[in-house]
Amino acid sequence: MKQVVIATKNKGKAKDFEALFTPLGYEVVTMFDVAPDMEIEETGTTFEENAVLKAETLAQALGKLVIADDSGLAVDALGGEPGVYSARYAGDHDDEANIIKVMEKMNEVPDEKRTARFCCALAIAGPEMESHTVFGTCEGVILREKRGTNGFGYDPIFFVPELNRTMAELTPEEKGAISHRGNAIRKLAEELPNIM
Ligand SMILES: O=P(O)(O)OP(=O)(O)OP(=O)(O)OC[C@H]1O[C@@H](n2cnc3c(O)ncnc32)[C@H](O)[C@@H]1O
Ligand SMILES: [Mg+2]
Repeated sequence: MKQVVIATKNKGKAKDFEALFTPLGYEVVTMFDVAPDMEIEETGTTFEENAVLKAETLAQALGKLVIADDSGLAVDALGGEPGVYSARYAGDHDDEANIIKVMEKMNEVPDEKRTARFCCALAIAGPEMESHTVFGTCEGVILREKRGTNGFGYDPIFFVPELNRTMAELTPEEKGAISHRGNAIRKLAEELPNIM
C-alpha cells in the first residue's frame, strides 16, 4: 500500500487524515511510527510557519516526502485567540482544560457574537522540492456546553450551522467533508500536479 507520512503526534488529527487518505488508497504513517522520540518546537507565529517547520524537520530526518498540519481555533470575540496557541491554550496539551478556558472567557459573549473558525495550514516538504503550503478554514459558532464525543480538541463546542451539529457529533467522514483539514487537503490535491 502507498504511504503518506504526516509529521504529527496528535492521534485525533491522524484519524482525520485516515478518513481522508484511506479512500484514496494511502496508508497514513505518523511520527509515532517513524520518529517517536523526535520533538519539534513550534516557534513560528503563523500556522503556515509552524506547518513548514514540522514538515521540513521530519522530511530532512527521513529523506522522504512529508506533510505537516498546523491548525487551531480562531474565535472572533477573543480577537482570534487561541489561534496558533490552540494546543496549549490552558497550559498543557489538555483538550478539556482548553475548552473550559474558551467557555469561561466567552461567558458574557452573546449568541450572535460567538462566531469562530477552525484554520488548518498544511505544508508539504521533501528532499527535492521547495516546500509548499495551503490553507483551509471551516466556519462555526462556539456553544456554551459540550455536545458529542467524536473528534478531538475543541470539536465538542464547535457548532456547524449548516449541519446543525457540533464537529464532535459528526463521523470522521462527515467531518472531513466540511472541515478546515478536509478543505486544505482538497486544495493540496488540486495544486500537487503544479508543485511536484
Ligand atoms: O503539532 P502536532 O503534533 O500535529 O499536534 P498538535 O495537537 O500540537 O497540533 P497543533 O500544534 O497544530 O495544534 C492544533 C490544536 O488546535 C486544535 N485543533 C486543530 N484542529 C482541530 C480540529 O479538527 N478539531 C478540534 N480541535 C482542533 C486542537 O486543540 C489542537 O491540539
Ligand atoms: Mg503541535
